[in-house]
Amino acid sequence: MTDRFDASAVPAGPTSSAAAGARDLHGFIAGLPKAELHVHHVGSASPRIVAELAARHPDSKVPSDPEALVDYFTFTDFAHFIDVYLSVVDLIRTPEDVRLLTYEVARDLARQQVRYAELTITPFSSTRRGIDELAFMEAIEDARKAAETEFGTVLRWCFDIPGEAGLESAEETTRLATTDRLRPEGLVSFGLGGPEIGVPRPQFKPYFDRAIAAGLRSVPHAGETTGPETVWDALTYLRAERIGHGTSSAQDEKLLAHLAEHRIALEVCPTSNIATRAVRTLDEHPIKEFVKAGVLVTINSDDPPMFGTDLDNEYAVAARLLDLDERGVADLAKNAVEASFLDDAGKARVRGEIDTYTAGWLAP
Ligand SMILES: Nc1ncnc2c1ncn2[C@@H]1O[C@H](CCC(=O)c2cccc(C(=O)O)c2)[C@@H](O)[C@H]1O
Ligand SMILES: [Zn+2]
Repeated sequence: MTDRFDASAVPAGPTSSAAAGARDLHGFIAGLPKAELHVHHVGSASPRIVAELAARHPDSKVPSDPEALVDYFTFTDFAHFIDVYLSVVDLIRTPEDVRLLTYEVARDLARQQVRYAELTITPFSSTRRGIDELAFMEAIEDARKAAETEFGTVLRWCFDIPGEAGLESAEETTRLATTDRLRPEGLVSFGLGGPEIGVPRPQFKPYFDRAIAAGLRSVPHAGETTGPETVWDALTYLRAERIGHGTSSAQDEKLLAHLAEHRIALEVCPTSNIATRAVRTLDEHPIKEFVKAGVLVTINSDDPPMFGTDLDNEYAVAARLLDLDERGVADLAKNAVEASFLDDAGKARVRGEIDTYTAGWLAP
């Protein structure tokens, strides 16, 4: 199991005001309106959905018992994580699987008061496995519209290139993202995911150029499993407007100053970094250095059920690491709104909800 911060595990007693405070902060976080900017589609499948799909496809190595998934989702390193991730990708075989997954992910987000989420989807992984491209787009759009009507959660898409699958995957992802007939209405950004070692960022420049020319925003993963030079490459070649993880940026003061000056947000996912062993322990996580350097830090969950976490827990972890009270946590939530690709009216709406909620919570 991952190093999960559970405030309710703090010993409580009549004299333990710290424990009571931690519990209150949990309550505050649970009701806080939030934006989630870095969460993967397949990586958000709940244990119930994964188990249900695994039972439907007995040829898969994924356990069909939700309890057994805890062990299955314990990773020895980043490569092992990607291996397991792809075994879950293999379970998504029909447009109806895609629709159900997307709708259920939205339900889980809504439950955590997520008002707006940019969901990272890897369409190449589905189309190469035989799902019809148009049916795929219709499935995610159908779920997006239902989620907005039924849960009030606004979903937007980031299509990412699974870099290790080569330039064929880059070409296909770019085609799916920029062809008018296919491009879904909810698509706002273009990303790059998977392992970084042996997958240099500069080779993806022509694809990002095409996506940016088509109006998409650039949000590659970088500096998750390699050094700060990968973050520089993402900025220089891929014109990144936000960085997925960017953990190793802490090793380069000039880079931190550059990120701060240009308001390039980091999508920080603390528990993910421990679960994939990108960072050794939560206490060694560089989030504090980012804040100290003035970088715009956003809090995200990445692949929550696979890492035994959710967005609320990530906020609780961040509050502990940064020693934040309610106002500090609300500021983090507002960072995500600022760094999001919502329009100005949408940003003002969610920001207003955060302020109203916080004022109500803190009122005597
Ligand atoms: N923490 C993360 N950091 C980085 N990425 C993460 C993270 N979490 C989830 N991902 C996702 O993993 C995918 C990787 C898929 C991949 O590498 C691959 C390689 C070869 C073939 C195929 C295929 O589909 O046939 C896929 C990425 O596109 C990304 O969306
Ligand atoms: Zn990610």
